[in-house]
Amino acid sequence: MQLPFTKMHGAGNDFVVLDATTTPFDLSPEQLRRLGDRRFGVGCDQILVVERPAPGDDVDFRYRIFNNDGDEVEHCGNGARCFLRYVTSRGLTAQSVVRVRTVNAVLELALMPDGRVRVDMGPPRLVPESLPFEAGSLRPDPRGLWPLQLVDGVHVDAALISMGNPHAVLFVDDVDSAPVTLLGPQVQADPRFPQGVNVGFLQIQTRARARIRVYERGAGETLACGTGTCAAVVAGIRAGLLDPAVEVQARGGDLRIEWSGQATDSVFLIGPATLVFEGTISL
Ligand SMILES: N[C@H](CCC[C@H](N)C(=O)O)C(=O)O
Repeated sequence: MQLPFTKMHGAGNDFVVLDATTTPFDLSPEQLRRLGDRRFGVGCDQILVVERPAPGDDVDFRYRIFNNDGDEVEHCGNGARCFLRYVTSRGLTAQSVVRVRTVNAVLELALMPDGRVRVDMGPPRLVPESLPFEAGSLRPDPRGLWPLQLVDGVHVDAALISMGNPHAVLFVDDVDSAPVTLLGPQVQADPRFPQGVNVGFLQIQTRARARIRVYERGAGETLACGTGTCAAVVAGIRAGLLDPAVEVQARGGDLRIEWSGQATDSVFLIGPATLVFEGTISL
């Protein structure tokens, strides 16, 4: 099969985008893993699929996300920005604001005058069951952090937040020296995350500036993670360490997160979305 695709990235988090608005999407997990393979395929962190909405569904598109391990997931914030850039640049919509349905949310995506994209990510989910996390008798400490005893006797204190997908957030003094590729898999190995977890490492510089690295579920460390950055800023605001608008430096670029601090209010993710190249792959 000859499959046309578009390669994109949002702050270095890279994607293969597939247009399934006219032909139904039917790739197997193995074909998705091939697409995502940086040696034997195109290579990306996630595959994004653009679909028309189901009949009668009051949204403009359906937005599906697959990690490069082939598993379908609930959300991808950097991908949402690229989704809007894609559908507007290819004439699939004439709107500058579109609403898209993911597996568990409706997101509103808006082109900004400066060329960035603003995503209404919906409100954070702040109860551990929403990740899911099986807390059992464990309770958070007074800071709202969960004391996790991991394999190999390693202990971490993490904020547990869902943005529709699961996140564990650790506060660190310096992201560059944080043991991301060691601790990330160790947190992910915790059986109390039955559907896995994305592991974020947040360095707070001022009340309005931070740095982040994320070891993602199903993709490993990426150069940026939109939902992970949202979850981390929510954790920082809830801890009283951040203001409602924060500029966050990820390894692949800069993101802006806005959240009032009210649990029912949406988190907003603002950042770039870049088209890199078009291609065709034989699958
Ligand atoms: N690895 C994530 C999906 C991609 C999220 C990330 N790339 C973003 O920009 O939000 C998960 O399994 O939940």
